[in-house]
Amino acid sequence: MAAVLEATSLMAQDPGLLADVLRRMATGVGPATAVDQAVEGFCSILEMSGGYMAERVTDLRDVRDRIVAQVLGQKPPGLPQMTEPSVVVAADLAPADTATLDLDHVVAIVTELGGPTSHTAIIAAQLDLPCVVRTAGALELVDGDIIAVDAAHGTVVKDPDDSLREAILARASARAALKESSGGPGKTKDGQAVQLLANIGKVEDAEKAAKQDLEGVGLFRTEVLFLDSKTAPSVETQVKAYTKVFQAFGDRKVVVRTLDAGADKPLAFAPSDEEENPALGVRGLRMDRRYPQLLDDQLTAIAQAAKATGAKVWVMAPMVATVHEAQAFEQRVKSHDLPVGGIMIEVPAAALRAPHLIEKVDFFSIGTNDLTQYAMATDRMAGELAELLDPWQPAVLDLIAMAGAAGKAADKPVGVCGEAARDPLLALVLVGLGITSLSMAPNGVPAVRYALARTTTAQCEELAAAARGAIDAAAARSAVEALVDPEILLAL
Ligand SMILES: C=C(OP(=O)(O)O)C(=O)O
Ligand SMILES: [Mg+2]
Repeated sequence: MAAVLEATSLMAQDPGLLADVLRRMATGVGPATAVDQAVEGFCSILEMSGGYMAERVTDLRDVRDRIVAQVLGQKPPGLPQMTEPSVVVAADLAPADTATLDLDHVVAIVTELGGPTSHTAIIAAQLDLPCVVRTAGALELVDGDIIAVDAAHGTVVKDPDDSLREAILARASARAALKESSGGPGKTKDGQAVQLLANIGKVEDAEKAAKQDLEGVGLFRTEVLFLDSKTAPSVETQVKAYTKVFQAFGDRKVVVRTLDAGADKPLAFAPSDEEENPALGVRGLRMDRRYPQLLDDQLTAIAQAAKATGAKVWVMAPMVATVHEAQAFEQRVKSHDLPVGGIMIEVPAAALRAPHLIEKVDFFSIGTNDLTQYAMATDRMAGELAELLDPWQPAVLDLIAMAGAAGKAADKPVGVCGEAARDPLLALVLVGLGITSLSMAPNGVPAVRYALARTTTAQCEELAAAARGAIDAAAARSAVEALVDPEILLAL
């Protein structure tokens, strides 16, 4: 850590950079703009050099942000030290900031930007931290303000009165009671099994999730382990991390997703070019075109850890769009002696061609976060378009139905591992669309289990038909609310 910070501070003192800034200021450009322009000039040169040099661009931009903050008399970026229970309020948080939060003091997160499927929200759910994104006026809050953060309803209230405080505490204890009242494997009222699984990122998440009443891991986001790594993790480093995760889950299934780098999850060791539309660029499995060694090393490490622990390991690739990609990935998985290979369905093309793709792989796992962003042509970070970026959108449900039907016809499992799985009402719809497992932040499991236990498979199918028959996301949800067992609504 010290070495990284030292290298960063040397960048800030670079004489070439200083000379460039001074030259620009001499032409009348203001100091903050001069720093920004000079740093961007250096970044382009580094990016053209590629490899290690290109990886320094992120650090250099961090230096820029710090200098610009100083010049403008603003607070430097990054999270301040905390000494008492605090709510972190920010414009938005970088994944690395969220992943390194001081959990002894942070009790909730509020951001002005971002969306419900942005990584801030996902990692917060993973850490079991209440999080409300897209809060207008959040940045007007100041240190010392008392706020009530209600993540279930997405509200933030300054100076909550006694009745609101009591209502929040009462709901928290009602949910805790619900948690205690349900347990065991997920199943519908008529006994159809629906596996309830955890989404995990870091080893600590895995160890925490493994202690809970759930059936394994449906999504191990391996890139979260390496968000801070400047260089590609060695096979040895990876084996150590995977071994800990597999050991924690014993004989329960663990679905490992290969690195999903790029777009909203940049990794310094797998840089992409400056792309106009990174979400549509080289990300996920597409990185394999550029850095094939990364996937081979990762599969080697997963196979070694699986062998050492005897764990039930399934492997899947993110961002698959074509039959050819699915087939090539499956062959790579099998060539490493890993017995079960699958793909994520998060690109609409893959859902549309699901019957062809399922022939090549052992299972599907639907990533509703990306599937929604691509189906609705709405950036998952764009909170302003929240009503479009909603997995209840009937168009998204139609795509899920295609993947579910293809799995059913081929008698292969189809899970959902996007945030949609954590919404108890939507979970029922998903089961009605043929989904066989639901993977989510572990704290979501009890409510989903409770909803499933009160609904038959036939009812789930009826709910799915009603949702698909609606004209938009809000109507789909209302249609389901009108049909579902009212007890479920009380527990939400
Ligand atoms: C589960 C998904 O993957 P991620 O959120 O990590 O992109 C998804 O896209 O739904
Ligand atoms: Mg995704």
